[in-house]
Amino acid sequence: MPAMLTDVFRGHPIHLPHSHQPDFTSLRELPDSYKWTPKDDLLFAAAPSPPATGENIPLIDLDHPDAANQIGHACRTWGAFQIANHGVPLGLLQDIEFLTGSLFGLPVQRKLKAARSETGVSGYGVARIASFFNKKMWSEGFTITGSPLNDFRKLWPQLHLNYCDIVEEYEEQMKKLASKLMWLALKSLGVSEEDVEWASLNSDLNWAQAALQLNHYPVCPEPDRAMGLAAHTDSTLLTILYQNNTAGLQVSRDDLGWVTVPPVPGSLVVNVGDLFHILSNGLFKSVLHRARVNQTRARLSVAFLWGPQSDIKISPVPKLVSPVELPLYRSVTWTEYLRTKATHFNKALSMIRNHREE
Ligand SMILES: C=C1C[C@]23C[C@H]1CC[C@H]2[C@@]12CCC[C@@](C)(C(=O)O1)[C@H]2[C@@H]3C(=O)O
Ligand SMILES: O=C(O)CCC(=O)C(=O)O
Ligand SMILES: [Fe+2]
Repeated sequence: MPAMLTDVFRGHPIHLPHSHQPDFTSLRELPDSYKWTPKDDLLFAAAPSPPATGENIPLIDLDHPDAANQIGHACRTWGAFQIANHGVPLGLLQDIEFLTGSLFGLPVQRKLKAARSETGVSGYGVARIASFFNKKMWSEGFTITGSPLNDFRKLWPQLHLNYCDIVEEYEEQMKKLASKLMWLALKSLGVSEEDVEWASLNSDLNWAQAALQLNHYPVCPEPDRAMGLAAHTDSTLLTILYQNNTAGLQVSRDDLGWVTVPPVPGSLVVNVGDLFHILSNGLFKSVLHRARVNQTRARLSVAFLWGPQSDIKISPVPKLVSPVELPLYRSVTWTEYLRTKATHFNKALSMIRNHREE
């Protein structure tokens, strides 16, 4: 039995004060522990947003004959794009948004019955990366790995089976979409299925696994001083993100700073994660992103964090490595990478980088 996502943090417990989560709705003023300054996050003020140029991540129509090249280009320049005509039924997007809203709308005491344990991955709580910052983030999350049945039973004693069906259907659709997107991107680099055998399209996707992260960013009394989710890259191959009709997601580009990704109803945002950056030998950028909050509308998002089975070694595709140079990265499994990230956060990538001998 390969190690599963559920077990990755067993040796990396974090002590996050879930039970001190405020009842956001009752706060009229932003407590000091939520006031971020550039000292708390070097990236906090890194940018004019929105940028003067109006440039943004592309919206790509998956039915367009040139979609593969457009995706490849977006992965190289931004590490992110939005997609339309993705084939995921609109009703299912509405269902998962409703489920997410209903979960975070439960009384705090009920949500805490499904609190994430210190060594676990699944359950209710603040984002794992919170342990790297002095200030608190203005958000709450719920992570699902494997079956949500046990947690959902505690949250919704009556309706849990319906909600489990929605999650299962959503993950099924996301799995298919994610591998389709990965192959469109790889094919734009001239990489074919023989080059990455473990990810072959015929192998019924059993080589993949995923986590689903539900996020809630409540209305905030002082949004300019608060941070919804601090800047990070995802430790995935790809992340597919659904956001409700409220802006907040920002992606960073070295030359433009923070750019707000506008919600486009019915579309999905795709992020390149660190593992895809490694696989592409650095050609695809894993996008630095964060979530801001606002004073008038609660924001919901659903991230499908997708990667390989835990025992698969990920290394740069040989075809993309110059014959006279080392691959940019050593090989790692997803589990190894998540553990490196749990200890070293944004330095994880540089820790597995091969340095050229000079
Ligand atoms: C499979 C994953 C990917 C995780 C860890 C684990 C389960 C939860 C994911 C997130 C979701 C929220 C942002 C993030 C940065 C976090 O704190 O938890 C993600 C992290 C990562 O991409 O590194
Ligand atoms: O809420 C968002 O838009 C971003 C969420 C995110 O980055 C994550 O869950 O990894
Ligand atoms: Fe993310």
